[in-house]
Amino acid sequence: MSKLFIVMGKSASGKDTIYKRILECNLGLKTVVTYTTRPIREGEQEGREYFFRTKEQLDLLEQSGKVIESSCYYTIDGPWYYFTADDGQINLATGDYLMITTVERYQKMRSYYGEEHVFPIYIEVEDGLRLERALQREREQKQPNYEELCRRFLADCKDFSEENLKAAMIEKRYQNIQMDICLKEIIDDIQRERSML
Ligand SMILES: Nc1ncnc2c1ncn2[C@@H]1O[C@H](COP(=O)(O)OP(=O)(O)OP(=O)(O)O)[C@@H](O)[C@H]1O
Repeated sequence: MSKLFIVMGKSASGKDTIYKRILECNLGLKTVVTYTTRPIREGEQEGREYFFRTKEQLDLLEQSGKVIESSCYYTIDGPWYYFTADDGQINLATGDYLMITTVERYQKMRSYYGEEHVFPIYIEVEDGLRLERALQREREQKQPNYEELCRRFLADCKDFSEENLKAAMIEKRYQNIQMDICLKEIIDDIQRERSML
């Protein structure tokens, strides 16, 4: 049975790093590029991290019924939309996929594709350590945006509340203290899930 493996976690929990490391394991998982209206960041590339679109382009896609799910974040720099489009990238008849998304969007994907096809990979890091990692990463940016870092850190408490995780039926947490240990646990679970009929 084909599956969508969905990586989730608070800001700076290590989602992106873990996602890349899973792909490096060459398990044959396909990737899905989602969309955003936020401005492109240093080092990002159109169609690699995201497809970067304007709000007007999102509206047009929505009008033509091409948006599977979307979410809006009210950032310091204005509203940023993140969405998945029905653009032919996901075909559960042809394989398994790896994606990164939020709990809210995970729930929408689960409703859209069916819970038996969607497997959560929820990454957790103790808040103090996570803030340290977030700050370190922000310092390395050309134009650090500490205000946005703080906004996201606080917003995470709400978005990833125990109540929301429970509602999304996310039970297992992968602790990202040491990357290699965390990664092994995830890979083992992906392989076990894929071996199930
Ligand atoms: N196990 C780890 N040990 C040390 N540093 C780590 C570990 N995992 C991730 N990091 C570092 O923490 C920072 C945040 O990781 P990453 O960018 O992957 O997080 P993210 O969850 O994708 O963040 P965001 O959602 O904010 O983009 C990065 O600088 C990364 O190198």
